[in-house]
Amino acid sequence: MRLHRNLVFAVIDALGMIFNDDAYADKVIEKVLRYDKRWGARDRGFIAETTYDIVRWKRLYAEIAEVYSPYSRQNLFRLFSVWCVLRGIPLPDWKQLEETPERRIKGRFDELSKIRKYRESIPDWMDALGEKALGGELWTKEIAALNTQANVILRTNTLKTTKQELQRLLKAEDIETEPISGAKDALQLVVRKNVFTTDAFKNGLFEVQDASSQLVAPFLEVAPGQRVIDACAGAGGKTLHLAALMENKGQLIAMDIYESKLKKLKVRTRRNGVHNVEGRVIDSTKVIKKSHHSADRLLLDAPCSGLGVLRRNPDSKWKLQPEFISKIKAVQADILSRYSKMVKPGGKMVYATCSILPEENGEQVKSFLASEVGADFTFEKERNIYASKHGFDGFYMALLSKKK
Ligand SMILES: C[S@@+](CC[C@H](N)C(=O)[O-])C[C@H]1O[C@@H](n2cnc3c(N)ncnc32)[C@H](O)[C@@H]1O
Repeated sequence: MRLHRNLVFAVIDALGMIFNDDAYADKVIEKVLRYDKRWGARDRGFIAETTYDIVRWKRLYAEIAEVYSPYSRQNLFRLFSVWCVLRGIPLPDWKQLEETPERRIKGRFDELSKIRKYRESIPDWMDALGEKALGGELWTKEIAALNTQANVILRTNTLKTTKQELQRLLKAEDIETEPISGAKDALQLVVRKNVFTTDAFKNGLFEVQDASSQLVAPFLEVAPGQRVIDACAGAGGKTLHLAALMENKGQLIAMDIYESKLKKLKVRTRRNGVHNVEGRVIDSTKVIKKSHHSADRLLLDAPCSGLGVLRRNPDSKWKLQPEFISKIKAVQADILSRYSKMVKPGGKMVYATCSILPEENGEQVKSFLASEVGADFTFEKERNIYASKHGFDGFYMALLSKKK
């Protein structure tokens, strides 16, 4: 691989913003990719993937290079040179990369790789929490799996096409895909590519959605004609899936505390040919109270630590704080207790997170069932999905039914 100066400089700029200014990696990458209109798909891919890679391995690389936050531009180049050496990429003779101690880098890597928190490049607190929550054996496998690059997975929009037809159309646009066992409507890209520029995407034939996330909507057992509430809908990844399973029939109410997210959902419903979604901003407790005992089905895709999706958001290893987990657990308990009242007798609800921590998952459901409101519900089933076992994002989902 030959390194191009302007692309590497863009990576260094991006790392500075992410590490020193606490900016979000996806937003920063979007910004630096606008630097030069002439960059092609490979150039853009290099910038995005190299930046994400160095973000993912920040702690390990910083320990190897012995550089610490806040990072000077020279030290960001040192992190970059560690990335090159460990990947066997020949170093160009630029002054920023002069005197890179290649043998020392390899030696430090071997030494630090013996210790999990360095090898997996995670903060001390996260390593201790993961081990306590999952036990050493599972945590060791799980954090290794969460450090791999996620595949690009699509969900066929069955309102507009079939999986086979989508596969054929994508092939005609030079995108090879393959089915995934266990996720009915999913297709996985054989080679990573930007799918958002395809006609198939613009025509609403698919959404990008991880295979684990695609298991949540079917878990709710929805049917056409029902009244379904998706109470933490966000930009609606699962709302769109629910609409497809409902065949566009019945009523689907998408709620969130952020209007901006529901606006994004509106754009997506149009592209997907979804007609049965109504957005409602939760701007007071009245919004929930008005819908008490009204829903055949309720999805609580709760806000969480996101520890199951570190592959997609490696910078949350550095942005997430233990205090946030305590706070979000209180929000999850509140959502379960207040929002569950929207389910009608005989109706069902799914509580889901993209976390792998039992305290956000099964333990939340257990304490809800032991509460006064939870006494109206019966536990039906749950799934704990681990990246190390299933190969996709870490997820949790539980199905509860309300007594008649
Ligand atoms: C895991 S995300 C949802 C992802 C979304 N369901 C999807 O499939 O794309 C959780 C969502 O809950 C929202 N949220 C946070 N606190 C909330 C609350 N108290 N009530 C309702 N929604 C909340 C967040 O804004 C966020 O969009």
